[in-house]
Amino acid sequence: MITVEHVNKRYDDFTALDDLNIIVPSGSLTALLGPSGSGKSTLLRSIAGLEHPDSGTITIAGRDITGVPPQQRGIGFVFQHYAAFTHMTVRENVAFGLTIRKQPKKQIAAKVDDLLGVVGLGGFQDRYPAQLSGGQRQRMALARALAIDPQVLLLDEPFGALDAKVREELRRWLRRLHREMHVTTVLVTHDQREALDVADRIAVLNTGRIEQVGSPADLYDRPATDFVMSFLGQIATLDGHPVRPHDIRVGRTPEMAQHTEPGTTNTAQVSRATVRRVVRLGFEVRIELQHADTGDLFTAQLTRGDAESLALQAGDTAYVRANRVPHVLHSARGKPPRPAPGIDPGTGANVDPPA
Ligand SMILES: Nc1ncnc2c1ncn2[C@@H]1O[C@H](COP(=O)(O)OP(=O)(O)OP(=O)(O)O)[C@@H](O)[C@H]1O
Repeated sequence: MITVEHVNKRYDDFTALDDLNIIVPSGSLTALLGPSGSGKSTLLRSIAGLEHPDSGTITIAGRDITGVPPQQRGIGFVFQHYAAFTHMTVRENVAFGLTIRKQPKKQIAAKVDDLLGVVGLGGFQDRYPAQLSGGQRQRMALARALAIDPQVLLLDEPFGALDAKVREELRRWLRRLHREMHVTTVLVTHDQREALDVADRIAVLNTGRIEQVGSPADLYDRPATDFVMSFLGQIATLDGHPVRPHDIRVGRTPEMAQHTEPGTTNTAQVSRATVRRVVRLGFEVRIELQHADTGDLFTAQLTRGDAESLALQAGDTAYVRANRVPHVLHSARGKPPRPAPGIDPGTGANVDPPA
C-alpha cells in the first residue's frame, strides 16, 4: 500500500500539490487522471523520489520513504519516452538494474529471459533499442522496471507517444500483465478512456488536489463533483440535467422515447428535437440534436443496431429523454463534502468497507 499524506509541493509561487492525500491499495492498478498541469506527474515523481515534497509524508508498505533516495524505494519507473541505453542490447538493457546490484550472472540471465517472455519480447534479446518499434521499446522499459522485483511500479504516460492502435494493444497487455504479477501500479494518464480501460481504481486530480478516488464504475455513475462528472466521459445537458450521451433515449415518437427500462423509474420529461447530424463511429453512432424549445445542441450516442432501426437523418424530428442522470455527490469542491457510504470525508478517497 502507498499512502500519501498532506503532501505539498510548490514551484516558486505555483502550488503543484496542495495538501494532497491518497491511499493506493496493495496490488491495485490505480490511474492518476486529470487535465494537463493538475499535478499527476509531480505526485508520481514524488512517490518515486524524483521530486521532494515541501511537506507531508509518503509511505510504501508502512515504511516512511519521504527522505529515502529513489533507488532504495523498491520502485520501477517507466516514462513516456523511455531512455534506453542505445549501445546495449535488449537483454543488457533489461538486465541493467540487476547487473548494478551485482547479482549472479546465471540468475540474471534466467530472470531476463523470463521477463522478456512475459512482455512478449522473447527472441528480441540481441536487438538494439533502435531496432524495436515504439511499442516494443515501451515493453522493454516495463521489463527493465520489473527486473528488480519492485514493490511498486510507476508509469508516467507510458504509451503516450504511441499511435492509437498500439496504445490500445498495450493497454490490454498491461491489464493482463498486472493480473498475472499483482505489482501495485500507479499509472499517470490524461486520457479518461485509458484510465477507464486499464485501471481498477482511478484518482481524479484537479489543481493539485484529489477530487475523487474510486473504481471506474463509482466515478462514472456516482461522481463526487461536477468536475469529475465532466472529466470522465462526455456530458450533454438535457432540460437542465447533465446526462451521458449513451443515457439519452431517442425515438421517432414520444412513446418510443418514453419507454422505461424494466425495474427503473424515470421522471424525466420527453422533449422534441431536430436531428442536425448523424456520425457513425465504428459500432457507435452519435446523433447531434437541437432541442426544439431551448435551441440547445446536444449529442446522443446509440448502438449501430438501434441507430439503424431508427434510421434518423439530418432534418428529422426526434423525441428524447434522459434515461439516467448521474448522481453528483456534492456539486462543488470546497463545500463540505457530504460523507457518502464508502467515501472518506477527509480525503474524498473511497474507503472499502471491511470484508
Ligand atoms: N520543475 C518545475 N518547475 C516549475 N514548475 C513546474 C515544474 N514541474 C512542474 N511544474 C508545474 O507544476 C504543475 C503540475 O505539473 P505536472 O507535470 O505534475 O502536471 P501533470 O498533471 O502531470 O500535467 P501533464 O499532463 O501536462 O504532464 C504544472 O503547472 C507545471 O507547469
